[in-house]
Amino acid sequence: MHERNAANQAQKSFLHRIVTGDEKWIHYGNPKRRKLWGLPGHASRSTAKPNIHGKKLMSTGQRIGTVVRATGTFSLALVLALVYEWRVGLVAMSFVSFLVLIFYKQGKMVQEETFRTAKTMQNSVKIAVEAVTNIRTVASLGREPLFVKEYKEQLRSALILAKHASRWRGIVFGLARGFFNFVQTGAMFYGGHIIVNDDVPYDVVLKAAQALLMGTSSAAQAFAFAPNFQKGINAAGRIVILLNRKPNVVDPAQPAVEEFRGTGEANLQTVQFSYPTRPAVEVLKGLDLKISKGQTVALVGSSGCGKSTVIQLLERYYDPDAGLVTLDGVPLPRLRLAELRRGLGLVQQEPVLFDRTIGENIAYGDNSRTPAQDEIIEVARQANIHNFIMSLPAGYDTNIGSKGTQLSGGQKQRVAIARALVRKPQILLLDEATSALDTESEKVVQAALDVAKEGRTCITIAHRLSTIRDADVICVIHAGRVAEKGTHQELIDRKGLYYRLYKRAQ
Ligand SMILES: Nc1ncnc2c1ncn2[C@@H]1O[C@H](COP(=O)(O)OP(=O)(O)OP(=O)(O)O)[C@@H](O)[C@H]1O
Repeated sequence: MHERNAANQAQKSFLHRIVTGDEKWIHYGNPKRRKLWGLPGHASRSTAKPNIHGKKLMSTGQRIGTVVRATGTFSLALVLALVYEWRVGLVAMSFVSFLVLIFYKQGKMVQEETFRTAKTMQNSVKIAVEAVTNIRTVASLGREPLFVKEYKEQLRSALILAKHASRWRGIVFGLARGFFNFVQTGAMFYGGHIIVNDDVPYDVVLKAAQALLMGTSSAAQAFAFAPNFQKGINAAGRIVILLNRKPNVVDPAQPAVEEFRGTGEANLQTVQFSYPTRPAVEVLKGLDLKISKGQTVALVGSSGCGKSTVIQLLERYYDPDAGLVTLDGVPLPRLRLAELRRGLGLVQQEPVLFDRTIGENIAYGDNSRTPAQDEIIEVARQANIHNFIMSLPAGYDTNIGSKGTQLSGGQKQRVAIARALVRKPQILLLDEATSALDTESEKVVQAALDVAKEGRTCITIAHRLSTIRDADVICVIHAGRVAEKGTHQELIDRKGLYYRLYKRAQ
């Protein structure tokens, strides 16, 4: 029971650590990047197998008990043997250091084997996860055989490793178990010798030998668990490392504002930033961007210039290396994370919806309260999706399937817009919200966005420049800075970077 509780607790803490505040997980969870592939060693293994770790913890708990009991029995047997006939006891004891050595070697072997096998298994898990999560793309490209082939190759190397390791484990394990018999044979042999030569009563030697017999057989049985015990320790070690990680992005000890409610004003001042996973590449090199309340600001620039990075800094997924990001003049690290993010409504290129009803998906937008049904309907109207929802037999109670597979791209996007609106955000962040849509859906979604933008600040990123023509300010990001800024007409007249981007898109 205690083990079950401990395992349960470990699993909860594990998931908690992953989903809260650590920018590394945020990075890999970025649907735009789809970098599940790139998860570092422990990450995908850990996310894929928290349950296994839990089981290992549980079984480790049971095995610790067995191993402790066996060690106790063996020590007691040694003490009894020493008491009955100290020389017989000493002979048995002389083997103990070998025994320890064998178990140490065995432990190390299991550790290395676990690490190597896990690494290989992790590669195969990565392939499977990528194939399954992107199954539509995989199928449309006809790449199924390639994934199956790669998966098989990874599994084959795992199998070879496992075969090799189990051969060695068998040898060491056999030796370890046989060793208890050597101990006993040695003790009996020497016992016979002292009965004959030193006139030691045979019953004394027999008692000492009997004590050893009982002790060693119980220990031999218990140490059959040793490999699993070692694996359990390794698994627990990895969990402890993860749980002990200190996220960089955390709530301030003393927030500058209690109950922060922004007005929609944001500012990035001489922001320099490199992603922690790529510290050598400076994405923003002193970027200045002032966004006033109610303004629609468009960020444009060539692919990879850092547009989405600006949004990620505003959400405080990361902290800049230098410079300041503020909301209403307050630096983000001085605000509670939940409060600063509550004022931001993010709509991304590929909305992530949950396997719930449409109503629940919209209500998910605000976790600080339970939005009333009227309000859900109201934001669905604004997002131009109400009529569609009402045309479904179960209306707002329709389950949209895993990741919203039962909706078209445009419908999903409009549900995501409704979800963003239910937060009543002061700032709407649109990260290529219409880029993945066909022209027809784009129009409908764009209309929904135009309504959503009313009365609030909006920061929008778009590849299709036609969608941001009407922005109050267009900022061209180039070489890590805002290189040009102005209205569409001003920038066209300037005949600079924007002009060239615009012409290229024509
Ligand atoms: N999590 C990350 N770790 C490391 N590098 C990253 C990460 N996210 C983005 N980058 C890199 O930072 C740079 C800026 O990326 P960003 O996504 O901000 O560009 P973008 O202008 O939005 O690009 P696009 O228009 O193609 O979406 C790129 O070179 C990108 O490869």
